[in-house]
Amino acid sequence: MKRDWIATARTLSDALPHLQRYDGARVVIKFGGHAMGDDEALARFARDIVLMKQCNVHPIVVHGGGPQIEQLLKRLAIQSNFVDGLRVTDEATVEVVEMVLAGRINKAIVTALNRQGGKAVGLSGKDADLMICEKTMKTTRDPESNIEKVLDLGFVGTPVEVNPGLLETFIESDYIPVIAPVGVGRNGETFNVNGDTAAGAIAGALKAERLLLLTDVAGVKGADGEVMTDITEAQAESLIASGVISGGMIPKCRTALDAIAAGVDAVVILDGRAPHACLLELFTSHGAGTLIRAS
Ligand SMILES: Nc1ncnc2c1ncn2[C@@H]1O[C@H](COP(=O)(O)OP(=O)(O)O)[C@@H](O)[C@H]1O
Ligand SMILES: CC(=O)N[C@@H](CCC(=O)OP(=O)(O)O)C(=O)O
Repeated sequence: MKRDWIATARTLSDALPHLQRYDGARVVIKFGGHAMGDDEALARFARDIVLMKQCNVHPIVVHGGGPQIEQLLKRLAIQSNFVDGLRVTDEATVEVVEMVLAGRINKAIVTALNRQGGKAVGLSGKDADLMICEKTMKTTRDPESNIEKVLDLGFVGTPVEVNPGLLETFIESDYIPVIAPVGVGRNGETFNVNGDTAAGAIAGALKAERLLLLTDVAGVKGADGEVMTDITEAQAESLIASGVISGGMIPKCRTALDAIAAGVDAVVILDGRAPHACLLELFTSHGAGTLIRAS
């Protein structure tokens, strides 16, 4: 523990200009299910988030929990399928999703933050109508007949209105909001929202200075397999078009581009399992991961 602090202090000795730059800034942090790791990794993440708040940088945590939802669905013998990275969510599944995300995971993160001296408050998109959603519509074109079909993903939601008033209250106080990506429909339905999408929508509504998407790779890799430190919107589009960015990295980059269009200064995709990933990104000159900014 002592060694850990000495290393952090050395890093932080270079941090003053960065601390000044982010003084009072809003930083939305998406903590993915794969990035969460074990209890020790969660405690390390929590320590860094609390330190950030103590430095007057305002963290807003939006979490995922895909692997943890998967575990409980398996135990309950409920089958689950994905379309374009989104979980097809029937009535039984959405009940489990809300239980896992707004229950177990949300409270585990809140508890970890509070054990490190923070004042964390757990919310979902239902609280104070934070994230109002509509059913996500996906279409696919049959290659033979060229007819467009609508795919029914069930209770998968797209945020259409974010009401950040409650978050503003927390941001201006000592509280750290921790948000589960569960949205509410205009008729009170429960919607399952992809964690990256939820984080992007919230960051956009808050006009956050930074959106940090924590995942299980060091950043966005280019055609040569090396992590790129910096890409523009145009480069991200071209890497998606050429297939270099694929799978789960596509919705992450799309979220980044949408968030920038909504007014977020820049988005960083980085490895949430790496020690002090968030602090290194914000408070050092070399940063961490891949920074995506407007072209
Ligand atoms: N160009 C790329 N650079 C980095 N990762 C990529 C790239 N293309 C595809 N990926 C994949 O995207 C994954 C991250 O997406 P995902 O598994 O959905 O993350 P999370 O569960 O953290 O939301 C990486 O583990 C990697 O396998
Ligand atoms: C619609 C949809 O797919 N929702 C996600 C919500 C959790 C999530 O996004 O978790 P990660 O960030 O850990 O992947 C799901 O059901 O898995």
